[in-house]
Amino acid sequence: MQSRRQVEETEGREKRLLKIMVKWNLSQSTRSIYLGLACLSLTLHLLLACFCLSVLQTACTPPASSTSSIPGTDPQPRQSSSSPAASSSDKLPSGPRESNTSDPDGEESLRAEKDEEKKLTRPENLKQKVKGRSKLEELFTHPLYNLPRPPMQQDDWLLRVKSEEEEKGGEEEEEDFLPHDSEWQSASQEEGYDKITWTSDKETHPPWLRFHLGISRWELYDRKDSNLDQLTHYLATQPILGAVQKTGGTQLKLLVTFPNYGQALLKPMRQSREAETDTNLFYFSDFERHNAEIAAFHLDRVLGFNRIPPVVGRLVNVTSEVRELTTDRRLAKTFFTSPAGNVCFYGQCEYYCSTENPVCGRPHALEVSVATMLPDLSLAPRRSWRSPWRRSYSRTKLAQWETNPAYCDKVKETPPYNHGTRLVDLIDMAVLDFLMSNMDRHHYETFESFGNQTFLLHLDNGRAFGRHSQDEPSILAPLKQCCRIRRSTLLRLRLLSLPHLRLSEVMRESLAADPLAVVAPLLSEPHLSALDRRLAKVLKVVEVCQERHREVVYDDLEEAGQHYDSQSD
Ligand SMILES: Nc1ncnc2c1ncn2[C@@H]1O[C@H](COP(=O)(O)OP(=O)(O)OP(=O)(O)O)[C@@H](O)[C@H]1O
Ligand SMILES: [Mn+2]
Repeated sequence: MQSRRQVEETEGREKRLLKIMVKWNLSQSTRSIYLGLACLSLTLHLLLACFCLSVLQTACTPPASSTSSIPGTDPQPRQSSSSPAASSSDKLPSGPRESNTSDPDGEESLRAEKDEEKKLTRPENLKQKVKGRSKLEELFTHPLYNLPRPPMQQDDWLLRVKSEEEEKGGEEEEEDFLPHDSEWQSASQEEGYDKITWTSDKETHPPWLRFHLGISRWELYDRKDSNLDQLTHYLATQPILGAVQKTGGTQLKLLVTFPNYGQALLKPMRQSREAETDTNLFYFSDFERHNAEIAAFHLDRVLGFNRIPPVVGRLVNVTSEVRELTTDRRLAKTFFTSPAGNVCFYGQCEYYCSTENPVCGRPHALEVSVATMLPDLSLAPRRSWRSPWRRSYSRTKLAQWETNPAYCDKVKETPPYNHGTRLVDLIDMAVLDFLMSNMDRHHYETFESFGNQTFLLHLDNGRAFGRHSQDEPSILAPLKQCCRIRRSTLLRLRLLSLPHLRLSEVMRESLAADPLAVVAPLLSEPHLSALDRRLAKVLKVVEVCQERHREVVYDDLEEAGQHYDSQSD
């Protein structure tokens, strides 16, 4: 304001000066001197006016930060407040340019920003960040996640490559042998597919094949195997060459094929991550969630089970990666463009395969979960087991276990639950399901060649993580009714309940590695905190069991030659 008045005053003075000069009608010589002086004064005043105006303008420029606070005008993608990037910029001085009237070049504010940056990158702060990032690593380096396995025998591997001698020896064909090298050379090359050049050398195998060859009697994969990272990267990035509907089950899912003949199971996103399952829906009518499949894989790994085939998130183009290349006519004819201009399809299946429940791209991009396929059933047959704690899948009937508190006594006497680890395996699965609130575990599968001495596959987790505001105690029925738990499981659960590790935190960190985490966190915060709440409930159930019964803990660690303090009993 002050500067504007100055400019006005200057202009006025100039006009007055000119008027006076004309009135006086001075002689020629003195007139030219006065004229010269007037010009000089005019120039000086104009210069002064320009300077004042420029200062005034700078002082009125709004600080850059305030433009980004206008919704919809922020040129940068918004970061969640918990992300390190957002929190570090939050800490930068918020209005450095406000002091610009006394710091016209902004030097002071620049210096302040640099100081702040230095503060943020001080070794102790960096350490904190690294420490925050490494909770998962810290967990996985714990001895409970590195238990020794008994030495592997030949029949502890699901598959193996036949050696040349074995082939020459003319032994009888066994189902669990993969054909010898020569049979892996493809005679003709299908369009788009790679030429196969695999040999018995592991290095030549694609990640999906290495995964198949790594399946053992005790676990689906070795967490420490570097192939795991390669496999998830492979699933997330390989071009899709084929896409058909996968049969089996009740909801829409696709089987896709990659150039080197790897295959994966795709489940589409059908609802937002925030949507909670309608409380009036029965569990068997609930939508499947792609993020539940992804999060279940991470949870199973964090619990140290390694019984879920690796799953990764991905954005697919429903037009170029499904519609245009599918050979499945039943699928192709369900494609349409929605009134909003998005490309949608619904496929053919028992549940939600109708125009009213389409799966839609935006307009082409669709979030999906991509799960590694297990070896073909002709190579590695699986057995499907009905869970003793299966729900009735009827709106009116209750299952036996729901009405008979002594139900487990009967189960414990029935093969295969009367022998070996099958019962504690089932209880491990109940713990996993309770943590992620999965009520849909009607069956489970095992690899036939391992007989009853093997782990349980935790397939189909699409109905998990439906509700975070409620827990479902009935999922824990096997633990509550049998009062039995593996010692290694119990100790790992206790480890994950420690304040400096915390299940929710390691899960947040683990899920942040998924490619879809850049779109939105795979599990919302309420779902993450539900994990901690439910974990405390599991531990409470064990505590109550231990007050009432002896032999609650099944000591698998002693078998493995591990000796822990008796704090677990
Ligand atoms: N990663 C996998 N590799 C090979 N086969 C799989 C894999 N995941 C699932 N399957 C097989 O496909 C079948 C159907 O998959 P899934 O159970 O996920 O479908 P669904 O529609 O959710 O089934 P439901 O309606 O019974 O819950 C499973 O029973 C299983 O045998
Ligand atoms: Mn399912």
